Amino acid sequence: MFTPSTLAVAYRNSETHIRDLAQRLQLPKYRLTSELKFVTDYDYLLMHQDDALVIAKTGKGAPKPVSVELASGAVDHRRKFGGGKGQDIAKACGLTKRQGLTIFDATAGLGRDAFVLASLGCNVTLYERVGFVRELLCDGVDRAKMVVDIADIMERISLALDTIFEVEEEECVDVVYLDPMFPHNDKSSAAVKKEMAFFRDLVGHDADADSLLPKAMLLARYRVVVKRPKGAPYLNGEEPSFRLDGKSGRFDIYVKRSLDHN
Ligand SMILES: C[S@@+](CC[C@H](N)C(=O)[O-])C[C@H]1O[C@@H](n2cnc3c(N)ncnc32)[C@H](O)[C@@H]1O
Repeated sequence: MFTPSTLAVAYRNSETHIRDLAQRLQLPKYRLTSELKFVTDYDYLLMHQDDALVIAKTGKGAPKPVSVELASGAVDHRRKFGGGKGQDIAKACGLTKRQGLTIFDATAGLGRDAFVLASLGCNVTLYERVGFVRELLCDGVDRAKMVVDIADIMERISLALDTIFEVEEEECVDVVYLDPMFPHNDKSSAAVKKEMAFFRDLVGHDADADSLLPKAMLLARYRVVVKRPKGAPYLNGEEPSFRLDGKSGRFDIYVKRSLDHN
């Protein structure tokens, strides 16, 4: 679970918005200019770098800071060359069967999966419960909205303030997508990218992930899609209607109703 004692907010004197962020998230704060010496009391800092909100690990040999980048890097590369609706995530959500699906991404994280789905024509609402991750997401979404190239995609993305547990059954959507954190074994942890280590350190694993499935089943009109690492047990111990197995992970699909129905 999230351990705020290892995270602080760093800001320069003029960066009042970051200072406000510290207050909002109830995190300790430091002015980088005069109090740099205290920075290493914390494992991670939330700070501004090149106009982006980033999370940075402190100390020697720390990996590159992480931010939400939807208009460049790996996410952009995947949009252009990732295989479109041929990707397993698209097949799992049923994008080959129906256009313009509405989707709740109930475990949004850094928004990469949500962006793939929106770039393939879905209208996606993002839910993220950890405050600092939601702030990174909000910052990344705001910056991506300024990029003309992907303006149409960004119009299909919205960020909620709560979690799906606050959503009423009447507000259902076509598909609910779940990708909770799973405790990796040593073998698979080698594959976890260095820069994503903060997720493991700070967010931990989502021990209550099982409870997402029954709620998602109430909110989905057609299906619930669960992304799982290879070898992980079924969420909530429930066998899916079918699964799509990939190299490093799989999608479990819980069908409620055929996508051919209205
Ligand atoms: C593995 S990450 C998701 C990565 C994401 N699919 C992506 O493409 O970037 C899981 C995220 O789900 C969030 N999460 C877990 N349970 C949640 C819940 N009940 N409500 C909202 N967010 C949740 C965690 O805080 C974490 O950020």
